[in-house]
Amino acid sequence: MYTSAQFLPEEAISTAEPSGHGKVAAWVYSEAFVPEDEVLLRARERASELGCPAVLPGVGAVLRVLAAATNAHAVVEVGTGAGVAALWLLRGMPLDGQLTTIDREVEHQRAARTAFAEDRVAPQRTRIIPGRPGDVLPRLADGAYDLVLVASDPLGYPEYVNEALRLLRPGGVLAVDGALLRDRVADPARRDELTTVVREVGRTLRNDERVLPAMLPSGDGLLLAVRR
Ligand SMILES: C[S@@+](CC[C@H](N)C(=O)[O-])C[C@H]1O[C@@H](n2cnc3c(N)ncnc32)[C@H](O)[C@@H]1O
Repeated sequence: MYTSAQFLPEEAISTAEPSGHGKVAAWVYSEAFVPEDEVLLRARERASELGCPAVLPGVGAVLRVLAAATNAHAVVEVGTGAGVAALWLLRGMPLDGQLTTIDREVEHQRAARTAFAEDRVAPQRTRIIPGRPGDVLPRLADGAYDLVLVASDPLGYPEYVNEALRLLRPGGVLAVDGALLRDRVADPARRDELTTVVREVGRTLRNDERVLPAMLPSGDGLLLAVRR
């Protein structure tokens, strides 16, 4: 029997013990607020075996809310991984919606297919595209998508976010996972390339008049932006 808490970062859980900081305890509580079922937990375990980090449960729950709130019939995910985020998205999407998910690792996508089969996801609800997002995204249609999740290699985020803004319909939502990069983005002393690139993505979206942005502290940071 697994629990979501097993997959939360150990340092967060240890500092959240009764005498720990309230904010950390509240974060851990939030992550476990919507528990994951056995299908999600098995997908998460496969992700862990493949060394491919999945969105944390709090982010998964937000993604499901966003998919349902936007009545998302057409969703793009950059970074399939083992299918954890995809399962959350699919559970919020209408049954006649389709998730297009892109990853260069065929082995990860095989694990995602296993997860989708375990969750009895009809084959037509997913379009699983192997390849580099930089090659695949330009082939997708302008303004045709309700929701885009970016959860892949952070150095590619500027390019993927740029493409996502082209793909989204007005009112569509962009979600960028890992936007706080294990707290590095919030630390002005961190100026390494990876941190700078991810911090810059947030700054760019904050200053982009085409979107309304928000940063959620869920998981490793979930940057949201609604396309005007
Ligand atoms: C964080 S995992 C995705 C997790 C998934 N969204 C989830 O939450 O279940 C990142 C994925 O991006 C893929 N990836 C990393 N670099 C990539 C690249 N340059 N092009 C395409 N995919 C890449 C990896 O293969 C991995 O499966």
